Parts: sequence; structure tokens; C-alpha cells
Amino acid sequence: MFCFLDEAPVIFRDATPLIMGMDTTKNPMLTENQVTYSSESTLSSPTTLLRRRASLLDRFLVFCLPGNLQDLPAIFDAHFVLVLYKKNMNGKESEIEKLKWVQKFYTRIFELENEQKRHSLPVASSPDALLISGAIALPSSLKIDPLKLLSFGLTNSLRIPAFSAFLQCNMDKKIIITIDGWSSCGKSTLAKQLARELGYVYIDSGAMYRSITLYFLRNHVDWTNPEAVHEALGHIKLQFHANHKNGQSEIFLNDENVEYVIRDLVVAEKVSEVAAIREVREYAVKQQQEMGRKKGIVMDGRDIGTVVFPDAELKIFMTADNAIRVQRRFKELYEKNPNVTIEEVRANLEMRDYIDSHREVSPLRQAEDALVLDNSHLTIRQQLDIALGWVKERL
Ligand SMILES: Nc1ncnc2c1ncn2[C@@H]1O[C@H](COP(=O)(O)OP(=O)(O)OP(=O)(O)O)[C@@H](O)[C@H]1O
Ligand SMILES: Nc1ccn([C@H]2C[C@H](O)[C@@H](COP(=O)(O)O)O2)c(=O)n1
Repeated sequence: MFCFLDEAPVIFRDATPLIMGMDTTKNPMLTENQVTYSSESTLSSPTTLLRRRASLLDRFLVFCLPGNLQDLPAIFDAHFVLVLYKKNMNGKESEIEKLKWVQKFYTRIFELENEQKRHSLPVASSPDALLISGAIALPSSLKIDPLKLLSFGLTNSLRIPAFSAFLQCNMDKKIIITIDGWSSCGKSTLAKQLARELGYVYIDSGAMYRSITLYFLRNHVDWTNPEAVHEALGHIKLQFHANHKNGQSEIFLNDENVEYVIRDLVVAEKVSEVAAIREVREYAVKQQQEMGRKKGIVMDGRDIGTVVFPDAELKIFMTADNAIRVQRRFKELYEKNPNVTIEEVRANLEMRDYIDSHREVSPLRQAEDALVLDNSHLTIRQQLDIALGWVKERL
């Protein structure tokens, strides 16, 4: 399925320069200034052209794609947001190259139009634009390397909704995505975004261990005593519910929303001890496996790719420099409680990482077939784009 969640893009049939539009109202972070253009001279004509058509186009931006024309075929279909024309070539050969591109561009637009007709979809077209909508099967052989996009300097500054749309071509196939890694390296941030992009369920397995710990603390359960643990687990019901206000899935402990209280350092101090108990793990893993039965799930934790879903289609192992992780978590906790100190946060992270990776039962470790994502110097958006690229390869 090729469907744009917000708004279909418009592809302009104009003569050169080739233009594709992107709805900027749906991408508020995107401003014209943020886009790196390959050369000023290429800019004037597309923007002028667009502005002249303000009624139709005032919500669309034009991009020029810097870089080598040879690379364009790979990204052409995937990104309906890009202007793929660069007027910095001289000489006859270049002109021929340019013409070839114009030809390819039109050919593809007409193919798309025909696809839409073939699927009995309304084709909203005018002499100068074609609205792409509905189900259009893009070639499954098409591969896109997000790193290539990074090299164009594009994904730094913009989210490309067309990329999600591209992924949706193959959305019939549901996979399991596991994200394991060290504390506070961004697992849940990435997992939530991936789930949202793909329409998958997100499960924060750490929230389950945290909720169990909260129950034990509140009820003074002696977790060094296996019988007490067994008895207590019998009184625990864990559920995830979507919060319709923020679209996030939140954890409920015996029908109480504990999503926020479990993030407290009081729980964080003890959770690794509780999570190391065999019976606690068996209790949690059973439920996690049940949640992934229908696939279409992104789950983050410590043992998801190794123990919970050893056959997952995509396993990501996240990591980041210690100091960076401490800083990120400190910033987050400080906003909620200015009394927290960076030393406390550092000590907690180090302690949890040590216990989590040294415990006897399902210690944190990288699955052999996991892809490593070190996000020390990546933005949240960049890490998402990289992970989406990996997903695409598996769909
Ligand atoms: N690439 C990034 N750049 C900057 N900050 C980030 C990045 N990724 C995540 N963060 C921030 O780092 C903090 C920790 O992220 P997150 O809660 O996703 O980590 P986690 O690995 O799930 O943590 P935990 O192991 O405790 O569950 C959050 O404040 C998040 O916003
Ligand atoms: N699959 C998992 C998930 C979490 N844990 C433990 C280890 C963590 O220190 C703790 C809290 O998890 P977080 O919220 O930081 O992801 O729970 C685990 O052992 N296995």
C-alpha cells in the first residue's frame, strides 16, 4: 500500500526544473532555511515557479538535491519530496544526462498515473500536476539506503513522510523488531517512533519489571524469599493501554496507570535486583511472547532479541557513550525533579548496567545477529531514519 497518512504529495509535470512538493504544514519543523540546496542558481527557477502558483502550492516546498546524479535512481521512487535536478553540469554530455532524467521523470509519473487508474483509484490530475494517492505498488526490488540520504544532508533537517509511505508499500508483512541495549541509550525513544511510523504495537518490557518492582516496594515483599515472590506475582496484573491523548501506550498495574511513577529513581534503584529473579523473568517473558504472537510489534528491553524473540526479523542493539547517556537521563529527570543530582543518575546507570549484564538469568547481551546502533552522535531523527532503513530491508 502506498498511502500518505496526512496528505498526498503532488508531483509536478512541469518542464525542467523538475519539482516535487512536500506539505510543509504537516512538517512544521521544516522551513526553507533548513534545507540545503546544492547551488543557489538552481533555486531561483523552482521557487519562483512555485510561488507563481501560490494557490495550489503555498504549502509546498521545493528541494534541490545536492550530489551526484548517478545516485538519483536509487532514491527517486522512494522520495516524492525531492527536486532532483542539478544545473551545475556543463557540456553536451551533461545536457544529455539531464534530458534522460527528464524522460525518466515523466515516464515514472505516467506509470504512477496508470497504476492509479488500474486500481480504479481517482486520478486527480491537472495539466501541471498529478496527485499521488491510494494504492500504488512500487517495485519491491527498490532498495533505499538511508545512509545515502544522510550523505545528501537531507535527513538532518527533515522527516520525510514519503519514506514512511514507501515503507507502507510492504506493510502487509508484519515483523517483530527487538531493541536491546544499555540503560538510557534511547531504546524506548526509538521503539515508540518506529511503532508509530509502522503502525506497530510498542511494548516497553522494562516497564513491566519496573511495575513489578513498584508492587514489591509498596507491599513490602521480601524478594529474596522465593515463596514471597511467587505469592506476590499471583496478585499482579499488568496491562498496556493506549493513551488517546498522547498516542502512547502506558502500563497499568492492577488497573492503576503507573507509567509515570515507575520512572522514579526509587524504583530504578531496585528494579535490576528484581529483574534478576528467575520467577519474575519467567512471569514477564511469558506475557511478552504472547504479546508478539501476531507480530507487528516493537519491543525494547535487555533480553528481547536473545530470549524473548530469538527469531525476530530485526534485532537492534543500541548503545551510546556512558557520559552521554548519563547527561540525557539527568536532563530528563531534572525536568521532573530539580533535586536530582548527576552523580545519583550516573551511579544508578552504572549499577543497573552492571547487574543487568552480569546476572545469571538472561543477562543483557548483544544477539549475534543484532545490528548495532550507536547513537552517541545521532539525533533522534537520524537514528529513526537508520532504523527505518533496516526495517525496509526486511519487509
Ligand atoms: N539520539 C538522541 N539524542 C539525544 N537524546 C536522546 C536520543 N535518544 C534518546 N534521547 C533521550 O535520552 C533519554 C533516554 O532515552 P530513552 O528513555 O529512550 O532510553 P532507554 O534506553 O529506553 O532508557 P531505559 O533503559 O531507562 O529504559 C530520553 O530523555 C530521550 O529523550
Ligand atoms: N527485557 C528487560 C527489560 C528490562 N529489564 C530490567 C533491567 C532494567 O534495569 C530495568 C528497567 O528497564 P528500563 O526501563 O531501564 O528499560 O528492567 C530487564 O531485565 N529485561
